[in-house]
Amino acid sequence: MDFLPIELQQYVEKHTSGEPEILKKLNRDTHVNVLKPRMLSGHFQGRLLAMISHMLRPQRILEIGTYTGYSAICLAEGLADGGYVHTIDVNAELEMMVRRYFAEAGVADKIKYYLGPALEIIPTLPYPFDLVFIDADKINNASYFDLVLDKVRPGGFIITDNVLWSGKVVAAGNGKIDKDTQAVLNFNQKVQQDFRVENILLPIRDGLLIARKI
Ligand SMILES: C[S@@+](CC[C@H](N)C(=O)[O-])C[C@H]1O[C@@H](n2cnc3c(N)ncnc32)[C@H](O)[C@@H]1O
Repeated sequence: MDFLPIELQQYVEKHTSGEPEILKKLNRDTHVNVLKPRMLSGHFQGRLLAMISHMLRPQRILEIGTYTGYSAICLAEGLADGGYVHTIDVNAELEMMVRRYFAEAGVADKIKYYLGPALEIIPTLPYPFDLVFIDADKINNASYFDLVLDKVRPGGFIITDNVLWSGKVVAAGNGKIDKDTQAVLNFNQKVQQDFRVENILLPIRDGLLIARKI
């Protein structure tokens, strides 16, 4: 679903820094060779994640949902010296591709990549986190949020992707609500009511919910 008219979207992208060559290659490779390429953050959202990372200069980032590694590479761009992105994915089939692209992008030594269910891996990771990017199975968004909030430093950020769920969050009243849509609705409501964070929902791509820990 496009949230902006196509001409405006094209104008926005024309006035956003270009996609680095290695990410163009990874984007193409994912679209040709990997199932569900729409899951990849892509040029515009990728530049936003890189920009946020540059603004924060984080020491420690947690990403839940590596997929082919696109957003992890973007997030690594703004790391402080000696900083790391810790990224988790349950899909071991993509491991070789992901590691190859981390190496080609020159960020292999800044990214720690874990394979397995995020709910099991997160409790084993070092913290505090300056920034967390939640972008995995939507049904677990609330569990991830609860699990990481205590591990985010005060003033740190949790960004959650796909919170507009292709517009289904507002179309949901028109019929039967599927379980993923219900999970996204519950999650958005939960964050909105959580006094431990300030939050803003950005209507970018499929929706990014940014929460700042107070
Ligand atoms: C939307 S994709 C991530 C896209 C990536 N962040 C990007 O922007 O390029 C979601 C990923 O979450 C992973 N995933 C799903 N359930 C998971 C779980 N329980 N633990 C860890 N990863 C999971 C999937 O295997 C998939 O690769």
